Amino acid sequence: MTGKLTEDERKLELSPLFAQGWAAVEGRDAIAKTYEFGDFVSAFGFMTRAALWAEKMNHHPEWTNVYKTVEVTLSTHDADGLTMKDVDLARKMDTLA
Ligand SMILES: C[C@H](O)[C@H](O)[C@H]1CNC2=NC(N)=NC(=O)C2=N1
Repeated sequence: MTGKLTEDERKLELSPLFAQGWAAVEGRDAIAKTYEFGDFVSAFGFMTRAALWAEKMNHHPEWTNVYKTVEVTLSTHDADGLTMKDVDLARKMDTLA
């Protein structure tokens, strides 16, 4: 299993994600982003594509959907914090959105 991100990795890997709308979650080693789509079908289409990638990557988001909004939180439960798996999934989700 991949380990938690080091301080160097956090600077290198998380900064670009923070510039893309991801943010650190308060009180927890996790990152979160809110995606807004044009309508429900677009939002759910994104979730469908992301779900198939998540399964392929064996790394799964915590997320909620309300109409055209999708709120995503990423953290590695097995490591109790952020790992490269979260970085990889965040990047992938941004390409799919
Ligand atoms: C058994 C299975 O490989 C693990 O439970 C995987 C599945 N998906 C996962 N997803 C996330 N976000 N964190 C994990 O630790 C995790 N572990």
